[in-house]
Amino acid sequence: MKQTPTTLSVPAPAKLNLFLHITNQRSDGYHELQTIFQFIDLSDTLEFTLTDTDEIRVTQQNAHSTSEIIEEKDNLIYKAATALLPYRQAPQGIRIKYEKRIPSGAGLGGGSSDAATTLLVLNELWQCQQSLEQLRAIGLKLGADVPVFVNGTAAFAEGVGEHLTPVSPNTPWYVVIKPNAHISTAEIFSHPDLTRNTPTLKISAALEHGGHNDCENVVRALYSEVDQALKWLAKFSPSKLTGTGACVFAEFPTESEALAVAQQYADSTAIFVAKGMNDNPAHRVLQELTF
Ligand SMILES: C[C@](O)(CO)[C@H](O)COP(=O)(O)OP(=O)(O)OC[C@H]1O[C@@H](n2ccc(N)nc2=O)[C@H](O)[C@@H]1O
Ligand SMILES: Nc1ncnc2c1ncn2[C@@H]1O[C@H](COP(=O)(O)OP(=O)(O)OP(=O)(O)O)[C@@H](O)[C@H]1O
Repeated sequence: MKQTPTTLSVPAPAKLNLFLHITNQRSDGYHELQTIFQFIDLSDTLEFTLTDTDEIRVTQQNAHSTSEIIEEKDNLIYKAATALLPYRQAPQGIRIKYEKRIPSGAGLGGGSSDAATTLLVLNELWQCQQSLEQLRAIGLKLGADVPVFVNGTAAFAEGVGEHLTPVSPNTPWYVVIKPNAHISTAEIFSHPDLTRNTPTLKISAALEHGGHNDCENVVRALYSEVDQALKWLAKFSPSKLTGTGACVFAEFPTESEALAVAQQYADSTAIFVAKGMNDNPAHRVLQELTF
């Protein structure tokens, strides 16, 4: 059995929405969805160190490499740590250094995954003794995509993303393009032209036939970069939007086929290849440790 090291380094993977249907708009304005979430092996890394002060400190290690600087108190990592304070049994503070690789505003759920990893790790380090169900509920208040990362398995999701049924879709290789656009989820969900009443699918039909992304028409019309990326990728394999964009993706059976396509894209910094995963690797890292 391994001992818990003083500093713990834990991944926070990105997700794709393999399809996304909007089935209803609730009276509070939020949209009810059906989607399949799958993780991919593009991850941020969060490094946790317990401290003798009472503070929560969050700093980015590679601030130079991302365009967006997030204020410490606006960071979902900080918000997740703060949300666990009422349950903390250990009299220690925490320093969290994070390295971002997942682009923001991209539909890849990077902020949500960072928040989920923070909840999972601090639940152990601070001996909060919250069940996965309690952590999912705490996470949902931080963002609709947090519960699936907390749960840790690919899932068919309903509601605003909180009703989760674990599924095991194929795990192909994906080519993912990040068009030069930063898309706000609120902007897309408030658009008058958004499709809001797609009939609900049964889970078996969702797994067998998948579906499309109901945000795609609006995003394509607003962002020509996304439209162009979808068209380029569709020359090789059916292309889709993830979340509310901006990223688009297509699947390939092998890594070499995916890499061969990615190499043909004019901007090598805006395209990457990633493997689909049905388990959140943060859980695996935590299971290997003794607390
Ligand atoms: C599109 C998805 O990425 C699918 O996985 C998520 O549903 C988005 O969830 P999220 O990033 O956590 O979204 P938030 O940042 O909480 O929402 C931003 C805004 O989008 C709108 N919103 C969001 C999610 C949802 N199911 N219906 C909505 O109408 C709300 O106005 C909300 O204030
Ligand atoms: N740790 C974080 N990482 C990324 N973004 C964060 C973080 N903390 C706060 N944010 C804020 O959240 C916003 C959305 O980030 P995120 O990466 O989750 O969006 P997204 O990729 O569009 O995900 P989604 O699919 O959930 O909409 C960012 O623009 C940023 O201002």
